[in-house]
Amino acid sequence: ALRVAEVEKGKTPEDFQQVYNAIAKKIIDDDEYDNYIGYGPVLVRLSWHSAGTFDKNDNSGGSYGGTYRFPKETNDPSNKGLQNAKAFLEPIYEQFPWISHGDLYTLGGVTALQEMQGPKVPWRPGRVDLPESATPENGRLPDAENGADYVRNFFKRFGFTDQEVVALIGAHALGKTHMANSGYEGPWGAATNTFSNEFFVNLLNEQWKKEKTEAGNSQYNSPSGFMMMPTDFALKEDNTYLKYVKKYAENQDVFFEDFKNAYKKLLENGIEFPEGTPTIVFKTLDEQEQ
Ligand code: HEM
Ligand SMILES: O=C1CCNc2c1cnc1ccccc21
Repeated sequence: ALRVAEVEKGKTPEDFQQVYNAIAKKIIDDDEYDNYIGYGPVLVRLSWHSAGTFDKNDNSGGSYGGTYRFPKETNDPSNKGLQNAKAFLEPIYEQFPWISHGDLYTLGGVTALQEMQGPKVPWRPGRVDLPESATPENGRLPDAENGADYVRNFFKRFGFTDQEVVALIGAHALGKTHMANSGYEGPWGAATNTFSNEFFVNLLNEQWKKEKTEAGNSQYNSPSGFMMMPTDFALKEDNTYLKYVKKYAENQDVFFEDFKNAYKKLLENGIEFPEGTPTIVFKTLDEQEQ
């Protein structure tokens, strides 16, 4: 079904900047989360998972209807750990009850990314809450125990190119894996709450050893404490993906530009934004007086 954006009644870009600021300030206040990594990475992951159910073949799923708020989707095993991001956003929703859940989940990711020194991602409002009946079935999100062919095929459902896929997975510069959530663990050490091209630099420069986790998954570990999941590692095993991995490891500006475009496409996939829908480039807290 077609998803047409309808901006929340009477709301202006300034209203959405106020939501951005509330989320950004809460990220600063709740800095102890996940051993002081903070909520930034898990908010980015929530925005991706809210959009990652999209299927271009029937235009189902995706960020528009905000169906992550319903138990069936919240409890999808692929979404384990995202309850923390959901709980983080609940008081924001109470403060701004006029916002749709689809707009809230995507805005949470854009705010987190920009406050972690990532690129400015132009964002458009107007996602409209759909009823529980519109919640997609579980199992639409990717499984990390796979190689390059799986990754390429998986992202066909979104209409993404190889370049867009590599750029998007570069979000794994942020945060970490947690054994209780996904059966992977690490990386250890340095808090990864600043957006950069380090995922690609690590992938190319570290020495990797394939090991089994206690959950029976495979992961690649490096002596300096980094890790890669099989779908991460696949990006250097596939010649086409490897071309982009090298490009992004060599030039962070090019990575930021490509990530911004691919992330915007992910968050807006399947939505028709009518003429006159505002495109908002949010100011970071640093860029505002406060
Ligand atoms: C092949 C595609 C992908 C797979 C299989 C995958 C899988 C995973 C898994 C298993 C985790 C660990 C979750 C946990 O244990 O807490 C994770 C974390 C994460 N993913 Fe992905 N992911 C993929 C693509 C993406 C994309 C496209 C984005 C965003 C644009 C993204 C953003 C993140 C972030 C920010 C984290 C860290 C979360 C945290 O620190 O709590 N991932 N991913
Ligand atoms: O190399 C890194 C940097 C820190 N975070 C991650 C890396 C590699 N793979 C990941 C996979 C999921 C979440 C975080 C990471």
